[in-house]
Amino acid sequence: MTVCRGVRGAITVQQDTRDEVLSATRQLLALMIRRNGIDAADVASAIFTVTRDIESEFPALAARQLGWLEVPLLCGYEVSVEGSLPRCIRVLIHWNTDLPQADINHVYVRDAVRLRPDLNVLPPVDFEELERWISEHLCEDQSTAKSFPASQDPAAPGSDVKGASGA
Ligand SMILES: O=C(O)C(=O)C[C@]1(C(=O)O)C=C[C@@H](O)C=C1
Repeated sequence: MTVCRGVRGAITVQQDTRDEVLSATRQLLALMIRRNGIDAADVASAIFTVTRDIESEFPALAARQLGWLEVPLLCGYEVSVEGSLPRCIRVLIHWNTDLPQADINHVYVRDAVRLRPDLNVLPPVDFEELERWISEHLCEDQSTAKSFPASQDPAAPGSDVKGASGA
């Protein structure tokens, strides 16, 4: 019977840069997709959180870059508990599947492995091969280029928005 299951993932970045946030989120999603055999058509929605020290980009953009153009996506802030792991991107994917909850593979990588050591059963990853898979699955659609319209892009020529966060 097909039901909606949650698939969790988390990854950290060394610095809050747009490239790092997008690249780390693409890696995290690619690992989750491949470990579980997730097809975008079966994804009901995905929720991302970032710790408050991440503000350079919406991780949802990385999902669109991988072709999740019709999946409803949402980003928000993680609860700022004192002493918790910094620069962390978390995701919860709602996936329609026949698999029982016990067979879902959650993915915690880099420093995020310490968040749920009980769920950390990821086999060794060949990151060069993973990056090749990601490049083969990159979507060239316009909606993946920017996380906000050009008219609100502070970097766009002629923009009257100064220092906007893009939110
Ligand atoms: O799984 C994680 O990412 C955690 O940090 C663990 C945990 C939890 O206590 O279960 C804590 C905070 C997150 O919002 C989600 C789950």
